[in-house]
Amino acid sequence: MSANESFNPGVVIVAAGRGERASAPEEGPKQYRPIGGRPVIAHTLSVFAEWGGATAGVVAVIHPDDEALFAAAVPENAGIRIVHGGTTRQQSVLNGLEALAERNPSHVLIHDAVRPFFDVALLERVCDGLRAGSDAILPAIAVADTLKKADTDHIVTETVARSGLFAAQTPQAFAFAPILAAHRSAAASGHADFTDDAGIAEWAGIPVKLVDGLADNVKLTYRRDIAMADEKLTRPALPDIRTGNGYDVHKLVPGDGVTLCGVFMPHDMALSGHSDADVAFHALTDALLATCGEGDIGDHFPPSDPQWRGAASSIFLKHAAKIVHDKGGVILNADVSLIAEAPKVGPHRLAMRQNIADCLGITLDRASVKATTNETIGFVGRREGIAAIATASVSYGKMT
Ligand SMILES: Nc1ccn([C@@H]2O[C@H](COP(=O)(O)OP(=O)(O)OP(=O)(O)O)[C@@H](O)[C@H]2O)c(=O)n1
Ligand SMILES: C[C@](O)(CO)[C@H](O)COP(=O)(O)O
Repeated sequence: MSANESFNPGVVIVAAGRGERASAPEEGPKQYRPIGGRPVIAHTLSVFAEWGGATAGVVAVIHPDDEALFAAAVPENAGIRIVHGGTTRQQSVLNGLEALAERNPSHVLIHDAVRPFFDVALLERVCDGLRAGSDAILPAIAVADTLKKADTDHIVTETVARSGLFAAQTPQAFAFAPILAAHRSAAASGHADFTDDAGIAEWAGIPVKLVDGLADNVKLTYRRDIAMADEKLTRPALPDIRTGNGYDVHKLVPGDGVTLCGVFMPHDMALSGHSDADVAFHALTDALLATCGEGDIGDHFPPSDPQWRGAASSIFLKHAAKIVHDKGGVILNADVSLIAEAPKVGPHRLAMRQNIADCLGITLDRASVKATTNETIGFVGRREGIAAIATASVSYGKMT
């Protein structure tokens, strides 16, 4: 495409098939069967409507028997041109291209009505390929299964190397004049068995460039595909609630007090280590980071960095909360267990909970602090250190 040529794409949606492989003829052609409460084709057209990039218009190619079905499926028909299809997909596409030609498009996107699970990003991706100068763009997915060839008795004759093999999807996108010419030549020369338009482009010598397809962009071919599509759209989305935990220990050394959950408590010892050595806030920082796979406190605030020496650990906790919020998380609650022989936590517990609530932006009833001794056993019991265990729960909306 030259710099001064304007990009004026049209869309052809082929919907004239009979869906023989989807069986259940009494349920009607698959493109009009409901998934998630709406006909398949209504989903497909709504993605193009959301995109709004078909400046040369949209042509829907339908079967002559389906006019009432189409009108019922797309009652708000926003300027979609309807033409009748042929007995093969190839013929239906050609009919659509001939109809679109009147709108003088620079390019065309050709899409199966029965692929409702694509998105605007895919449409933009194929258009970017056209704008970059390709005359034919094919969205495709690298084949992931091991491929076998078998004879008519279903005896495997060969394992086919899958490297370099891709499954073709739609929308396939083309410079308009070359694909129309290729389609016309294929029809005129009796080549009527192309199953996609990229195949016709290849046959006509037009280089076809691949772009990434979408794993979800499946063609609804069989009855089970339609059932699965319906299930996917109707099942309630699960809430995405995640729990993280954290654990920290710091050593007790001679001193005049310890800071736990941001509260300084006079004591005959002090905690040593990273920052102000507030084990509780360190453990809780790790718990929050764990809910979104963001590593641990040391990844964000390396102990070797001198700027953190003696720093208030509320800095780390607030930073973890910001990471969670930036990722769309809503902190549901935070819970800290302190394991220490002394000092007594009880008198400071409310202030500690309030500090947690303030750092995380949650209400006091969602911030909990508990304490226990270690019954004089182990390193905590020998007053060599203080440990903390923390748990945080965060809602990240709905599972996708
Ligand atoms: N004569 C045809 C055949 C197919 N298509 C359209 O091409 C797309 C992909 O085809 P396919 O899944 O094969 O649909 P059907 O031909 O309807 O299915 P089957 O082959 O099982 O009969 C569908 O949106 C279908 O409606 C078309 O417009 N005209
Ligand atoms: C165009 C297509 O959807 C690309 O995968 C496919 O080739 C249509 O083939 P069908 O078997 O005729 O449905």
